[in-house]
Amino acid sequence: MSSAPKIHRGNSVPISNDQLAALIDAHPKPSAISNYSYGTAGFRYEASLLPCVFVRMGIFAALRSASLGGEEVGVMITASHNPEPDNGMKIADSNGGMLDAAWEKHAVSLANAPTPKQALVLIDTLSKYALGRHPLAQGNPAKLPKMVVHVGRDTRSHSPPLANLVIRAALAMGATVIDHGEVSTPMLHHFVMHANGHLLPSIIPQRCNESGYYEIMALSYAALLRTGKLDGVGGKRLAHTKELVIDGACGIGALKIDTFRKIFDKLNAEGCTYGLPVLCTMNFPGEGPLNENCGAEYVQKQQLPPKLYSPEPKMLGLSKGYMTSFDGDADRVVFHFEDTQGKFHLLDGDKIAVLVSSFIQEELRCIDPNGQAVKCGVVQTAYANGSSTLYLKNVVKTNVVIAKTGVKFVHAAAHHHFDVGVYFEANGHGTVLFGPKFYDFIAAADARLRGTPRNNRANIALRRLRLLPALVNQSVGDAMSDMLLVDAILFLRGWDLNTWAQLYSDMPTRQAKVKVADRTVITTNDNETAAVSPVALQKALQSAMDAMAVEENSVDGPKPRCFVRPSGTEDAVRVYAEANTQSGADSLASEAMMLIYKLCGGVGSPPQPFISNRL
Ligand SMILES: CC(=O)N[C@H]1[C@@H](OP(=O)(O)O)O[C@H](CO)[C@@H](O)[C@@H]1O
Ligand SMILES: [Mg+2]
Repeated sequence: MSSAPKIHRGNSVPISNDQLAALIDAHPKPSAISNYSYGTAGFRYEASLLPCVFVRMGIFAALRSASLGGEEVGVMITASHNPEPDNGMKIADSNGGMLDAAWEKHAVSLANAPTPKQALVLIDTLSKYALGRHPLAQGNPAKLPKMVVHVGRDTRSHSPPLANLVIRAALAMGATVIDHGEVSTPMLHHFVMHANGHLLPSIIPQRCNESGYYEIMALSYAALLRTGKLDGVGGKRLAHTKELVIDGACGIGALKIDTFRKIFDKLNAEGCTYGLPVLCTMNFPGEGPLNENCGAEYVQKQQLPPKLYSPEPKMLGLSKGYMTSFDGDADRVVFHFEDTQGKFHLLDGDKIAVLVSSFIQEELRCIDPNGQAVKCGVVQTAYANGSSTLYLKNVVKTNVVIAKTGVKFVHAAAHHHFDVGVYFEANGHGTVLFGPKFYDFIAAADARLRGTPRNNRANIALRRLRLLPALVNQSVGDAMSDMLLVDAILFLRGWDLNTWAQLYSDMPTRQAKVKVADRTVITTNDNETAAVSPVALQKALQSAMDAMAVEENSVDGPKPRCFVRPSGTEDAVRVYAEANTQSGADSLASEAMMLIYKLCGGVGSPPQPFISNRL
């Protein structure tokens, strides 16, 4: 089911400068790279360009752990939704979240040091800064501090050799390395968060390894389903929500979700009566190319069902049922289904944010009818569909904050603004963060409701809310955890995907990418809704939006919207357009693509405009 991690003990004496220089020199900076950047989600490049970064980041991760007094940190080797030839790394800080912003700058400086000698100077400064005393290198006779680095990797063929570079470098620094082998990104973050138990809220049982991860999630999910029998509202599985088909993007998620399938099959065989679904996993690694024509990125961006590479017998005839798609490192999930007319419906991160935030607010109100005790809210990005933002504000009546694209920004905003902060990027990447006031609220409710009938609504709500921090991965968005959460909410409400889809209609959208010589010529405002440079670009985009608003006569409803920004994970400029009609969104996107091509140094032949073929 899950294998134990391999624990490697590092050098017991400080490494000499010569040894350190030799380690770095063995993997010099490739000439194709002028500057490595730590994009939206870490370093991400074509795999052959990465060994230089990986050695240096092995050293860096050890230093980061030392700087935190030996708290454990993590390195995840993955390029997520990118194509198979790319790879990358994300560094997890000791709280399980993204690397601290100040240290991100140090990581970039170290990755870009032009020579081993300059890298050594940086390492020396960092280690003095980290420890407030002697540097770690230079054969310093002082005792080495505690350093622990967790390493995980996705299923790409070049991930094992790249992981070995990180491991060797961290060991050379004297760190202990806990090698988890193939795991999803959110699992690695979860292990790190749980390894530093003193940072974990007491409501969450501490489990530092893979079997503990499954145990916490499967048990809290099952316990949440069990509460469905009590409130007389939901707790029913409609025929086609009994089986859940998972498109694993031919990546790690398929392997890992299969463990839940085994756990649920066993419970079902033992006669469990509270509605566990049958999980049917498709698109395992090796069955098709990673992320290609399948997985969350493809499904969400193309708004099309995934290609199913798995052999027919595994499909159990369920391909038209209730279905989810993960991305290549299983930190994103979207849901989709075909209706009886064969029309494809996508339930993206925005729909998940609506479902989850309304559920949590409803449960909170069963205990606190005024909804005053805990501040709830949703963090979205500029990519959130305009209809979802309106629905959240007007129907769910929750607070909405728009943050920059990327988990490091949305996570920080959720943490900063709310006691219960739901964040989801439209692409399905997100989670729910519970803050100290939420835990105080649960403790106070517990004391107040003690002795009241077990099955009154407030008690049921309390039981449900108490399970959420363990079910919902508190470190980062997690496709498996989010899938179980959404499934449980649908079950408790007695909903199918269609009921959920009908909550509001998405505005038609179009997304595209344009290749330019240097995408950094485009800069944006704080929440990326407008380009700041080149100035002519935003002016022209604004005119296009205004013209579309007139054409669509959108007086009362949401206005057409279009923005562009350089991708932080791919060498391209992203275009987003939404309007009241598909042809409006297509025409805005086409115009934006052409403007980028002309004003920002487009390469290759001019982009082809979209021809609307869908209403
Ligand atoms: C439009 C879009 O989907 N952007 C994605 C993508 O970032 P870009 O900077 O847009 O390439 O990858 C990020 C990491 O997975 C994810 O956080 C983000 O939402
Ligand atoms: Mg991902």
